[in-house]
Amino acid sequence: TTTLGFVFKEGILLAVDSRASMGSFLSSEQVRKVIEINEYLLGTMAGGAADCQYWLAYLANHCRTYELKNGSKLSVAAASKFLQGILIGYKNSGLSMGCMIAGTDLSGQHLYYIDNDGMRLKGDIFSVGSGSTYAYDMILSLTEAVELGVRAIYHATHRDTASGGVVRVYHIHQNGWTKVHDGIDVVDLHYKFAQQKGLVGDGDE
Ligand SMILES: C#CCCCC(=O)N[C@@H](Cc1ccccc1)C(=O)N[C@@H](CC(C)C)B(O)O
Repeated sequence: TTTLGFVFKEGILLAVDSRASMGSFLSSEQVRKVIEINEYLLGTMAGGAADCQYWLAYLANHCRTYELKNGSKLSVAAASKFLQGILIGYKNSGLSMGCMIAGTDLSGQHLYYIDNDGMRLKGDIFSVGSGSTYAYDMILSLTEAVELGVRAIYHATHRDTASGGVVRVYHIHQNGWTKVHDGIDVVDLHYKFAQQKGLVGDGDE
């Protein structure tokens, strides 16, 4: 299984595969690994098919019951906390589950990771399942990652009066770390990006 979830400008994206396997036997290519808990909550499945299916259905039931009793919806945090509580209760009993709970509530969009160890993390990007390392590879190449880092810091320095000067970039990898940029002047970046955006004129934009 490969499941991926990440926060981006317009909200949260979930992407998953559909294979179920048992050793080398492929038991299904049609699995729905994104569970539609309700119209504002989604869950992803990795690990034991039955474990994930059963407990995410149980979570969906809990969410609906809560809504009917209280006339309001569970937050993403609360729904993921409920699932974590179940998995902690069954810790070391053999459940195999690596799930994401993602959705929107009164405080916005949120993404959580929960697993059978009882771990629960809030985050901006998770990839879960046997194929997750390959998914992470695809997220950004080094060049794209550096470019994103530089642009993000430049953007902040352009808006935040307390940020400025030069951009320094480091890449952490298997052999330690490498200094990618020791100081790109944000003013130079401004004109570079302005030119790329086709903003002509005296550059005072
Ligand atoms: C259909 C069917 C049989 C499914 C058996 C079954 O749970 N396979 C598991 C792998 C596994 C896990 C724990 C024990 C044994 C076998 C599987 O395919 N998991 C995928 C996700 C689920 C939701 C489909 B993925 O994580 O690879």
